[in-house]
Amino acid sequence: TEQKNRKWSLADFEIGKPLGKGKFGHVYLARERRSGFIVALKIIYKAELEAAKVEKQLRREIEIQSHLRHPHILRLYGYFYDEKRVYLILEYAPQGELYKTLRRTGKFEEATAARYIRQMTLALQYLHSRHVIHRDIKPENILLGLNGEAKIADFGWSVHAPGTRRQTLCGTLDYLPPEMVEGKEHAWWVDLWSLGVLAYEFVVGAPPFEEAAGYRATYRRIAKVDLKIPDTVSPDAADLIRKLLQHDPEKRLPLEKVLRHPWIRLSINISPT
Ligand SMILES: Clc1cnc2c(Nc3ccc(N4CCOCC4)cc3)nc(-c3cccnc3)cn12
Repeated sequence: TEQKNRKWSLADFEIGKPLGKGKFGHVYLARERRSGFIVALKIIYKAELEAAKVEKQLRREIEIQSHLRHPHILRLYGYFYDEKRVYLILEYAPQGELYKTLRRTGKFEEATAARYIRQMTLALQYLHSRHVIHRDIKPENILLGLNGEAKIADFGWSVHAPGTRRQTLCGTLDYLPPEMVEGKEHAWWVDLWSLGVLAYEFVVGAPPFEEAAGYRATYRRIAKVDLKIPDTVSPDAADLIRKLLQHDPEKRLPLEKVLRHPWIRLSINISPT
């Protein structure tokens, strides 16, 4: 039942096992006492938010994600807070983090990878139709639903288009497109670039511009689009990756064309494992 406007509190929930530790807090399995509805409760310490100066980002994340309804986007049902913590009431993703599956198997079979890319493309189409840019599409931000379907989570970096980044970039550069590492104005096409990086990482097992040498070396490889696709990757997959990892944003394959690409069409026939 849509109780979206009601005032939630911790007393409404029975806290279950910890699901994992996110950037700013822990996620627990929880059951809403009245309905028995299972959710994931993300508990974030305000002190940590203030220290990292990301309160505004969290407010935006809540504002954006709470209004989104899509099978490949993790639902945010509501939130509440007490003097020390903020609590996000999120959809429970029963098969956990896609990132862990990827690291365990090394890389995905191409049909599996294509199915996930198709699901992420559908989610991005929905976001862009709502003028939302995610800006942080990577395996760590994808969770797996009941039938192993991919769901974008963590809207911490999403903005209403067009955006310019005010927060300094932290964490991996690997997924950022040239215009973002160059701090230029960017729009929805940054997600097209990240979709290409995601496709590459799914079929190869590592991101395309990763540099052991570190930050500056990665930056240079991104800016030059220094892309080497191993010949273990099928021609169809390589073709889609090349069409997304274009330095010039206008040359990146639009989402509509991604859905019609031969590599993606391949994935429609294969039923989910
Ligand atoms: Cl938000 C949100 C909604 N659902 C989840 C979830 N679900 C989930 C399901 C199942 C398993 N297990 C499946 C059997 O093997 C053991 C793990 C883990 C997490 N995990 C996280 C999370 C966050 C950070 C680190 N690690 C996991 C956040 N979530």
